[in-house]
Amino acid sequence: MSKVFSEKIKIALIQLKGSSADKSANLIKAKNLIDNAMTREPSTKIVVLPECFNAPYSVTKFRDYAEVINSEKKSQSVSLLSSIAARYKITLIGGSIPEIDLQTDNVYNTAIIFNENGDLIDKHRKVHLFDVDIPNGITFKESDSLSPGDKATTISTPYGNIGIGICYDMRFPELAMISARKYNAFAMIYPSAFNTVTGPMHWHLLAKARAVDNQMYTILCSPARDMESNYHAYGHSLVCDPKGNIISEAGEGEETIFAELDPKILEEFRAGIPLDKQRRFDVYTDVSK
Ligand SMILES: NC(=O)CCC(=O)C(=O)O
Repeated sequence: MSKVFSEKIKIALIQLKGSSADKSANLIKAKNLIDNAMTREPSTKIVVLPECFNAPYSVTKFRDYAEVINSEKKSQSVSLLSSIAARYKITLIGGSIPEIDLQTDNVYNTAIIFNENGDLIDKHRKVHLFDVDIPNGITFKESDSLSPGDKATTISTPYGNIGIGICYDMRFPELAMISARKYNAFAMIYPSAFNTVTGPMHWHLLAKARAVDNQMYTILCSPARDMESNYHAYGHSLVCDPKGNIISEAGEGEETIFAELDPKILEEFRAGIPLDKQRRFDVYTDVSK
């Protein structure tokens, strides 16, 4: 079983308005906002960017912006985020970016994750594609241009394990359960981009549900709302503690929020309500197996 952190750790969520057509400008904006965050709170250990932070969130655009992601030959985005992570010695959950696999020609919505040396330690390809059709609400079909990932992702950090999902992935409790139960993750981080239709309905509810189900921190990082873009992100990036309390939340505009993750809360709550010892695998299947 992996260790869980022993001291409070500070996390920063960068809610940036970055979905312009100019990828370089989006990347520079992300860099400047991380620089600002690290100047304001230099003890920050984990920084999170939103879903599709370097490109417009649009099924007709993903392929145009897609980069090859690997640690040997660094793409524009990987290169920049790697240098930021190394400079500040942080774990950087570099939001998600469109990725192309040149062997299959498939395009993915992929989260890229760096350690404090700037190494690309893992990537998570969005497993559940956002295909919805809500009458008088929103129609969106990521599968028109994206392929789904095929694995659950849990990363190892100096503070313990963290599960990673992307946005719509949070509606499927299994990924969080696998990270929490199989890998003892203390947090689930979802770079996200809910919208003004589904955000008010389910954003807070889903954060609380994943946190309480698994007795872990749930962290959602959204882009800022931009009413001039085609997709109106909900905003409201937040950190939910294992008890289901929202301990930090942004508004709708461009904003960086901070929170402290406290190991005591995790331990006390898991000890007080010992779900871990009370599961009934004689009645249902253990998803962590
Ligand atoms: N980018 C997304 O996956 C959006 C998910 C969403 O809005 C939802 O309601 O789920």
